Amino acid sequence: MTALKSTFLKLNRLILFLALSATVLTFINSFYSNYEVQKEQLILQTIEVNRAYASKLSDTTEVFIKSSQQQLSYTANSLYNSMNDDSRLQEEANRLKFQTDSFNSVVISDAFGLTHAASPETLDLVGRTLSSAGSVEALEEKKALISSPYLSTLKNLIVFLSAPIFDMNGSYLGFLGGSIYLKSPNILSKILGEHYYKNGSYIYVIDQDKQVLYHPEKSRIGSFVAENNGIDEIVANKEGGMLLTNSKGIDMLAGYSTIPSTGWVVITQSPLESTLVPLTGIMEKVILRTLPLALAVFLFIWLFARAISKPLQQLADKARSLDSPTVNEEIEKIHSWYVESLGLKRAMLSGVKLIQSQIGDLKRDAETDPLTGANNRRAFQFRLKQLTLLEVPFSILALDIDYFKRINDSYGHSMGDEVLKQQTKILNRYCREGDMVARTGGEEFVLLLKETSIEDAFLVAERLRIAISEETFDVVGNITVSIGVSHWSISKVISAEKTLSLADKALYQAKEQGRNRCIIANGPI
Ligand SMILES: Nc1nc2c(ncn2[C@@H]2O[C@H](COP(=O)(O)OP(=O)(O)OP(=O)(O)O)[C@@H](O)[C@H]2O)c(=O)[nH]1
Repeated sequence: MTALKSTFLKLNRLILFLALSATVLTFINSFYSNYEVQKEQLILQTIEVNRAYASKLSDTTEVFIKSSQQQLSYTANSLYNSMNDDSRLQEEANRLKFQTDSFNSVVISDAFGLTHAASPETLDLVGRTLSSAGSVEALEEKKALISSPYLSTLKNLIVFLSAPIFDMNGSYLGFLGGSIYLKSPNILSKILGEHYYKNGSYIYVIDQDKQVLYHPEKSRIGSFVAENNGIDEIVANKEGGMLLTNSKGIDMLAGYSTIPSTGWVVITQSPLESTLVPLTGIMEKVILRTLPLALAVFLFIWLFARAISKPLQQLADKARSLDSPTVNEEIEKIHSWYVESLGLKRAMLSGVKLIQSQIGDLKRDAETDPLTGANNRRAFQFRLKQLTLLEVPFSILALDIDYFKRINDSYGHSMGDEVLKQQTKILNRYCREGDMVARTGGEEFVLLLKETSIEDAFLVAERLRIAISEETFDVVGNITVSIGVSHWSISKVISAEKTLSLADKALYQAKEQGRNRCIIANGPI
């Protein structure tokens, strides 16, 4: 019983554990999926925003470069007949420098690289032959150029835009050049610096050699980008976005776009960490919205699981009291609402019926004489004990067929059996409710008469003796019986066993006195 109870408790806990773990797992799973989806959305969104930003800035820079080149070309075309007029050249250089704000400095050199005009004039380049990379390239190529970054004659890191000057016959006269000083405030920093925004995001520009042309950290300008796992892909593609780790080892969400005329790449990037900051708030909202549903689901699973276990528990309880006479009805009452428990209930009911009928058969077999169907000695003694314990008075008729041996001898043993059976039927006719007929020996029977006085018992014995003597038995004909009568009540000091032996004694006397008679036992009856 204890073992079953503890098993049931374990089952109950198991159900609770199952309900709880199913809910928690579902909750975690949904939270995790939600987190991952939101994170991916935020990342993709940020990369796209950065890409669009980089594209916009690259367009703006492209427009600026194109217009700067046009200004240089236009002015260069107007200088074909002024190459000997240094003051005119100086005027044009100043105009370009100060009107347009496109360049940090402007120079006009002849076909030999000798500088005729330079603005601002403080540069002190007039009269000097330029030998910087941009000047040399302009003299050699004799066409409109945008140089790679290089160190100028005055040791500035510059990008040099130039336009050739030709005379009417197409002879090369020199070039007009504008420099952008990468490390000083310049038009690039004006365009890009305006868009520098907070939360760790920043913009920078590199050329195809991965040299930094613009960066919010001035010290980085002119350096080459290394240890940046995405930079090769960025340089190779024209436009796009990606997650990369920058040179400081920080994960960045980058959008990039290439400026068509220069091949420079504008990169806008935001730290992954700051991008994901809003995720905490989002996930808090997700938890708050999901939690009530998760609790409801938990409650539902728990109650449902309890409802599943209830009929099992009740059936198990009944299985422990199968000997109860009302167990069948109790099992019938159990609400087995699903197929498996119904099957179990039906199996238990048929099992109980089978056990009960087998118990009934065994009980009958244990208490019945198989030949006559009368009770046997064991049942009779049990009944005696019952009545004495309950203090119910009774009388005993001990009955024996006279000369039964002769019947057997004359008609055979089986005919003797038939006589015993027929006689049992007669005895049963004298039984009332609570009385008992029992076969206590070969041809010895007893009749127990409940709440019957010795006088009444004697009258019954006489009537019985006469009835048997008047009965015609098959083949055998008439027989007689001798009967000894005794009585027990609580007022007597004798036991039930003694009462039986007194009846036997009286029977013996009846035999001795010639048989076919009834005798009341002597003694304290
Ligand atoms: N047919 C049959 N005979 C039985 C059975 N049990 C006992 N007997 C016989 O009953 C007979 C009893 O004989 P006895 O005890 O000598 O007594 P009796 O012949 O009846 O003579 P009295 O009792 O003295 O009148 C025996 O022959 C037993 O074999 C039984 O179950 N069936």
